[in-house]
Amino acid sequence: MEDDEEDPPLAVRIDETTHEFSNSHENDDVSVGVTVITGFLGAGKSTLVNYILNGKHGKRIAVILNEFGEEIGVERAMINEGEGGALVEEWVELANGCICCTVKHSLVQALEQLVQRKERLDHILLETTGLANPAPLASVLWLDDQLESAVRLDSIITVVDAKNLLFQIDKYRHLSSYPEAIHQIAFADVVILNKVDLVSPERSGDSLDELEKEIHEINSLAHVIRSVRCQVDLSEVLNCRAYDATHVTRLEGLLEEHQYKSSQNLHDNNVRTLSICEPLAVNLDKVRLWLEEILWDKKDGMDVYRCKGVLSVKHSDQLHTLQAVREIYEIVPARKWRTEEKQMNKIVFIGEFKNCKPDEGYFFTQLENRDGKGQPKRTTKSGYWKDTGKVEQIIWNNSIVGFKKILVFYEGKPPTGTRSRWVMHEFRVNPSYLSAFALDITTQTEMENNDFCAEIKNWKKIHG
Ligand SMILES: Nc1nc2c(ncn2[C@@H]2O[C@H](COP(=O)(O)OP(=O)(O)OP(=O)(O)O)[C@@H](O)[C@H]2O)c(=O)[nH]1
Repeated sequence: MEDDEEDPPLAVRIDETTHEFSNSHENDDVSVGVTVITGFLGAGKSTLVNYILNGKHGKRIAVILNEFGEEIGVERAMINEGEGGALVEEWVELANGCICCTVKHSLVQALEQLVQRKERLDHILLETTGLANPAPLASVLWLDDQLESAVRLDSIITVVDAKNLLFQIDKYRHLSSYPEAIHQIAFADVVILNKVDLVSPERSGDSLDELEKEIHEINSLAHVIRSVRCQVDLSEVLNCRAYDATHVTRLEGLLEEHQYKSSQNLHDNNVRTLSICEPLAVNLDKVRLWLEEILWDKKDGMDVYRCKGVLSVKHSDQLHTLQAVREIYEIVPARKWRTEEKQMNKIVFIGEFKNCKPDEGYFFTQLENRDGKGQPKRTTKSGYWKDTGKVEQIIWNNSIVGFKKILVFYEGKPPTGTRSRWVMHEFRVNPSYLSAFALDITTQTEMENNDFCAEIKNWKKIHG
């Protein structure tokens, strides 16, 4: 928190009869949802907490401020007492150490105690420090046996500062390790693109679109919400059920949207999203082996942070959902496939894929030959190729396998060259798709999916 004025107010009246949003699962679920709020220093995490506490939601919400660091052993918890009640401060005792590593179990116990002490606690917000990597929290809160009945991880919300995001992202390119700002986006279920009032008004449309694109390059599954002072629709940030394998509709919606948000740029060595979208049913045991090689053994330099998917499983009429955070994964039958539905496997991975870089180049210029923005330079001795700005998607088998651009040749030096009559169609493989194939080529004997493998081979003949 920046100063005391930013602290949540000590007395908040909540009108129990006012429900601006509702969730159909609330009645049949006794566990208390935990929303982890992350974001870089000063992005607006406390502003969001304040906004939620003051919202008309009729919920009793506990806030845990996680000032974790080596020297901190206690957590400050604030509980909004509900109708007519005050906001009560409590201390949640944690052993010394960083929550990411040594005090995980203390956190679990502290949360359980909190839930048991307070009857009818509806939700918990866990605000982390700006330097925290949410991965260990996600793993511990999601599938901890002790927690199963008491609390559940609802979602990870990352607040980013629209003014500084590009600077923070640009810094990490070409590095082999990433700042926490990148991890926070990679693990987010919802990204609040905050402080949009500070982006220059003349260019705000373009710039904000560009920022959203950058966020989706890292994590195309994240739902991005633009905001000023974190004033967002509360139904988009509370009760998201992002880790609930049985909450299929939301997951399917995300995967559907993802098809149209595939990463188009392939930066060196970065955190990004890869997807697989294939129609033929898979053998569940073999998918498990394949996943374990990727998630546990980090096969071929793949380091998966987060994974979501739906599977069409052989000899089963059930749509299966897949969720993974780091090495923990879960595949469950969620519901029956509907007769009118096309059965598909859709899996999205977010993480680092170091060895999945396609061998890609352009006419007259190597991919390494980039300009300041990471785009390939298309200059030649006598002039340069300039793209006309229109990018067409190349769709094959329901997936975006590539992109087509029209380039025009200009004689002379940019930007004052003279337009010639030469035109070139530039075809690029979608790196996300290519890498997905790279993942599957390694497992083609495992997947027992002959047509799919044949397609990979055909595809390789064309592009390999
Ligand atoms: N202009 C502008 N300022 C904002 C916005 N949101 C938050 N702020 C201000 O940004 C500053 C930081 O906000 P906080 O909510 O304290 O950020 P934080 O992420 O909790 O900060 P740390 O706890 O230090 O990491 C405060 O002065 C806020 O008033 C916004 O949308 N626009």
